[in-house]
Amino acid sequence: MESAKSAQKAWARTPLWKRAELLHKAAAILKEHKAPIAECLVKEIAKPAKDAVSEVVRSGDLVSYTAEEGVRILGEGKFLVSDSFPGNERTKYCLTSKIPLGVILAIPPFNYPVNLAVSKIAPALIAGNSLVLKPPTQGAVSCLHMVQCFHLAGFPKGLISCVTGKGSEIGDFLTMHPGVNCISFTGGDTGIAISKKAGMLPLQMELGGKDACIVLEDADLDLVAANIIKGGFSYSGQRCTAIKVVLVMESVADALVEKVKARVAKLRVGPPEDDCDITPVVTESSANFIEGLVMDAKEKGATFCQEYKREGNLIWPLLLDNVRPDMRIAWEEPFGPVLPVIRINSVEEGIHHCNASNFGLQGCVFTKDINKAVLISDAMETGTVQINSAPARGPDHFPFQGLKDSGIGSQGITNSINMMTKVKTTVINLPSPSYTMG
Ligand SMILES: NC(=O)C1=CN([C@@H]2O[C@H](COP(=O)(O)OP(=O)(O)OC[C@H]3O[C@@H](n4cnc5c(N)ncnc54)[C@H](OP(=O)(O)O)[C@@H]3O)[C@@H](O)[C@H]2O)C=CC1
Ligand SMILES: O=C(O)[C@H](O)COP(=O)(O)O
Repeated sequence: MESAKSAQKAWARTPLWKRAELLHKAAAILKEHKAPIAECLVKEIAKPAKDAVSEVVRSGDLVSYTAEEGVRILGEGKFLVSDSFPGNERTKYCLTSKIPLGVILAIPPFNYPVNLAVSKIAPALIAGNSLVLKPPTQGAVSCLHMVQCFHLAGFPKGLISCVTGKGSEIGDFLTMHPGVNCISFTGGDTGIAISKKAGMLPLQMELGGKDACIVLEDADLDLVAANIIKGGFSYSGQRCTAIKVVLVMESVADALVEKVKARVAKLRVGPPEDDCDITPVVTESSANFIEGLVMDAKEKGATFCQEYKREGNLIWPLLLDNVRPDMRIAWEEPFGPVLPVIRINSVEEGIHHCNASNFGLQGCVFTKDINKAVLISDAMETGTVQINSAPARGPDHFPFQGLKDSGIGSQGITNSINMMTKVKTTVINLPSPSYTMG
């Protein structure tokens, strides 16, 4: 914490173009090291091999984009004159600029240990902050490799520290440390507890989701089925933006379920090294939790479209039809390859289910009627609604935010840079009014 504090003072005096130059260098090194870092992701968190490489490449691109965006938005300030406010002459010139917050504590989750770490590191650095990164325990080795790329790029010593350790053991020390000036956290309910303990700090919280997929009668069902597979089952459903409940109009439900079933049958289940679609979930306790949701749905009469199968942490993809609101899986996020389908008789019923959730991350709606889609988007209480595509955070420069228990603040490159700065004002007071004559 102390080295982060002193390194930040020097870093804030480093010209913006130079900070950007170093970030571009780090981005290039990160991409050069994509193979060993991706290998760590495969081994540590069972991310399918191709997705692991994409995560690293996407992260390099994110760092470069942040450098460019930072140069633009941090290079500009505001100039205000006093006579625009009633009762004032033009005697005051107000200059505003964006200044760093200080030490940023960055805590990413296991599912994108590299990408969700750099989405905090790069904006923090371009804005002149220093970083203490607490990587997820599963994903820590990948994070350390990634941080090494920043060190190889030549960032000053102490500016980026990676502190490994279990969140349950070192979390409180870090989040309640007086040297921290901002916390950027992505993860589960832990974020809610951190928000309560953190005190008067700027917080960026990206938490869980129960993203709903509303399917109307006129939707292109092949498109919907393809998106349900991608949105519900990629990385075995371990994405905050995964489709976590399908709300389909009864009249097209049979047809949609058949189409999704056919595609589920084609998913390859097995080790991440073989680039299988469905790989073991991250921990045994996670697998047990998922199983608990499945058993609850079974007891309460859900229709199993496939046989439930589990070997250790590997859970076969499962579509549960005829799920009802009294089942846990209707509301809780499995963070695994199990997807509930609720049949609805009106659009309002779908919107009601979506809005009754304590989460409000993303959602999606499938229809050919763009006017209806916009009305539904406006009615859904979520940070983002995707029309005719599955929920997704990317591209990484898009704003990304959750309502209700899904978060505080907004991410995305531009929003993160702004969030990791504060406004500083200098007012020049003139002895007598001065009007620019042109
Ligand atoms: N909205 C979003 O963008 C995203 C949300 N999520 C959500 O995250 C959850 C799954 O991810 P998961 O990694 O298990 O989430 P967790 O909340 O368990 O962990 C997230 C991070 O917090 C750390 N942590 C744990 N306890 C503490 C503590 N007391 N103080 C400080 N840090 C702590 C973890 O470290 P350690 O690993 O050592 O426990 C990890 O680095 C799901 O609910 C999912 O929806 C996930 C990704 C993105
Ligand atoms: O952590 C997550 O799950 C992400 O923020 C989702 O990112 P993605 O939509 O790009 O997979």
